[in-house]
Amino acid sequence: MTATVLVVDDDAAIRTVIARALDRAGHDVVAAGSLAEMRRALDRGLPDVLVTDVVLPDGNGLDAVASFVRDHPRLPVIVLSAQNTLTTAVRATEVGAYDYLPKPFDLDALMRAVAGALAREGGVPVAPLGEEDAALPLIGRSPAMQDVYRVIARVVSNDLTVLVSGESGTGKELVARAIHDLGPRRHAPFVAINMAAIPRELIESELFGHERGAFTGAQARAAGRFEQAAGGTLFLDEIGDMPMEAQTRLLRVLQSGEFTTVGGGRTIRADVRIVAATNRDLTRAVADGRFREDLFYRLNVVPITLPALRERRQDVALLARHFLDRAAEAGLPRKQLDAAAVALLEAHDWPGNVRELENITRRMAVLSRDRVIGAAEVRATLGGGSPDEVASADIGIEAAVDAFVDRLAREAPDALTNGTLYDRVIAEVERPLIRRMLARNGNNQLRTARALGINRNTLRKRLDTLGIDLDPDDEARPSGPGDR
Ligand SMILES: Nc1ncnc2c1ncn2[C@@H]1O[C@H](COP(=O)(O)OP(=O)(O)OP(=O)(O)O)[C@@H](O)[C@H]1O
Repeated sequence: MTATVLVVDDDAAIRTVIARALDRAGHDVVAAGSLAEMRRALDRGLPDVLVTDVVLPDGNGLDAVASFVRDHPRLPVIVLSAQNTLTTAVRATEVGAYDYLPKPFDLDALMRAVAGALAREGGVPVAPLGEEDAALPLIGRSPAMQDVYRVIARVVSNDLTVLVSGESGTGKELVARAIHDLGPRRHAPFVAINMAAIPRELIESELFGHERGAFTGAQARAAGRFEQAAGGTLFLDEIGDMPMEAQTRLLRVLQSGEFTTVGGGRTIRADVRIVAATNRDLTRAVADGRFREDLFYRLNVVPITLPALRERRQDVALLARHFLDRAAEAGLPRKQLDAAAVALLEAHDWPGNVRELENITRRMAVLSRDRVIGAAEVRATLGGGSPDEVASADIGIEAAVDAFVDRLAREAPDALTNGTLYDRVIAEVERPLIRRMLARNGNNQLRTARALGINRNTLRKRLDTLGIDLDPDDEARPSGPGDR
């Protein structure tokens, strides 16, 4: 079908490239280089599709799109933008754009978007404009992150259940928070619960709450996370670690939309948006019978897979600078990275992903004596181990434990009185430590145990108790003479 497409971009080369491709596809093209030209073109006649850039010489294309979509809700708009941030993706969706393509864009993708826009039926519902430009929670402009932003933008204004997967430290919780903060539930609580950090026998009462006397030690009724998150978002972290019985119960709640408190029979409507996260391959857990298939499908309505940092090395410099800025805002001396330092950071494999980069950067902000951090400092910090560095790591752990206890006090005040605190804090520290050392030692248990200074059986027991799964393929891999 021949259509008229209005293309708005101040870059003449881009206009020409798009016009040629549209022409080849048999469409008529009207081109405009500014908002004023766009308005004049619209006055002459409405196109079938509008393709527009965001930053134009005489104003913001998105604002123009917002009023255009209000007046012509059935006309599809495709937004192109070089400001490849989550905010732009979300705002493009909010103003009612049919699609959003980050620049540099793939011409085929644009042609597919135009074809899709022409083929669709009915108009796009126009969502209200956000009252303020949200802060940028997620840093990264790589294509892999752009894909993530596009999915986030599509889910912020509805209640679909989202399953975020990705290695530890890739930003799964940050994605969950962004979905909450950018959507209509943002004025209600965001409540997180980490399945791996809670003793198995307490998970159901933590989730659904309990009545007085429901079990030994339950001296008063307590609201569970579902109740605390009412009207808001419930983030179920490390969902793969959820025990089977709790999985069955959660599934029932998701199906019926209500839950019952432990030991009480009080039934409460579950008014929460669920975002779950996992750093394991849940399909494998399903195949192994460790995770309910029906629950998996209930949670995996919208999957978001976060790339490992090593799969988006082009974001490393951006992230490192962001963390240095944050350190400076927190009162540490302002530091910069020289080119060799950036190159080394980009070449590193980042088994701990963005969290590791954040810690390394903060450590360098504290330790480096010069204003400009060079390759030698990066090498020393990545290698780790000098007494200075160990001392600074101690400060980090102290702050982390403080933050963890503060969070518990806010989110699960019971935990400070019900005798579980010691186990929770130790698990919180032990789990990342063991995971980190396993990753460093190629999942070899003997080497990991040696590195940790514990015996192998103790390590096995801890893996079991903490619910840390070893990839069986990795375990089977021979890892050097004398290691096994
Ligand atoms: N894209 C990003 N931009 C800025 N900061 C990020 C990004 N991704 C992660 N971070 C930071 O890295 C740290 C780890 O992120 P987060 O806790 O969300 O990871 P996670 O995937 O949930 O980890 P885990 O699986 O271990 O719980 C946080 O301090 C977070 O702010």
